[in-house]
Amino acid sequence: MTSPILITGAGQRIGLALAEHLLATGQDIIVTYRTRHLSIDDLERKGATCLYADFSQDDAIYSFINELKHHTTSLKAIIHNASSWDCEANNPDSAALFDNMMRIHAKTPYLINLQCADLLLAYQNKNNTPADIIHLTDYVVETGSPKHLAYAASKAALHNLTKSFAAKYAPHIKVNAIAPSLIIFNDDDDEHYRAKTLKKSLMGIEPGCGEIINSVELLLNSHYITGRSLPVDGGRHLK
Ligand SMILES: NC(=O)C1=CN([C@@H]2O[C@H](COP(=O)(O)OP(=O)(O)OC[C@H]3O[C@@H](n4cnc5c(N)ncnc54)[C@H](OP(=O)(O)O)[C@@H]3O)[C@@H](O)[C@H]2O)C=CC1
Ligand SMILES: Nc1nc2c(c(=O)[nH]1)N=C([C@H](O)[C@@H](O)CO)CN2
Repeated sequence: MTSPILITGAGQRIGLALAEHLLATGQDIIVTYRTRHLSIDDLERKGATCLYADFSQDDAIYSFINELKHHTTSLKAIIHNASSWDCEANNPDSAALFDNMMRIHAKTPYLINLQCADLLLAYQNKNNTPADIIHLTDYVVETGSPKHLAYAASKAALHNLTKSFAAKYAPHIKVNAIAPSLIIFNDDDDEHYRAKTLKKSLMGIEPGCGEIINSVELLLNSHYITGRSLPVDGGRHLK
């Protein structure tokens, strides 16, 4: 196996699209899943290494890291995609929501980046080219969100970690973020919400996962971009 790319939360939607794209290019991948969607069986058939990981407890994060190191001695890249778009309206226990948002969006990438730097450096040393860390953040890092306060704050923490890890790991590892606005709706998004959301950007479309795939490829193919956040938001900042 050449040095794989790790994608967290790849059982569905953007993470799954990234996994399928990278496999199709011949890239070895390791993915994490929490729910065993049928997609995981398909990824395994296509040669992916699929590891169960529920990052809702600190111990589980460390257990995953330990399990990962039994499967590879190097990593070309880590893509932190796993995420929970949870909100205050659905969580009367605000303290638990805040902790959960911070754990999945900031603590999990923080611990994996610290504990797996050796795997990324092994790739760089073997190939004489920098490895990559890519954080999936969110447009709301810049604006906040009155309906997803803890979610937005945790993504802002991940945005800040992008800059810290870029400075800590250069020049052997590049660290960047992708900050999307609407990429794909959820199945339970109603017509009113969809129409309202489409109006929030200049482009006014649901672009689909290909926009994130293109952004990941741009960052993986760069030897110079680091410590930056790639906005993928249809011009929402100008509405
Ligand atoms: N979709 C969009 O339009 C936008 C997406 N983004 C960001 O892009 C990334 C991908 O988005 P999207 O594909 O919609 O993400 P999803 O909401 O589909 O979540 C991705 C995966 O994260 C997993 N996950 C959630 N909580 C945990 C946990 N505690 N431990 C382990 N895995 C967990 C889920 O597992 P399970 O399958 O078990 O639920 C899911 O498969 C995310 O970081 C998101 O915040 C940002 C802006 C817009
Ligand atoms: N983990 C997730 N994060 C986000 C999602 C999602 O489905 N899962 N969706 C959004 C919205 O598309 C938002 O960008 C536009 O309303 C944000 N984050």
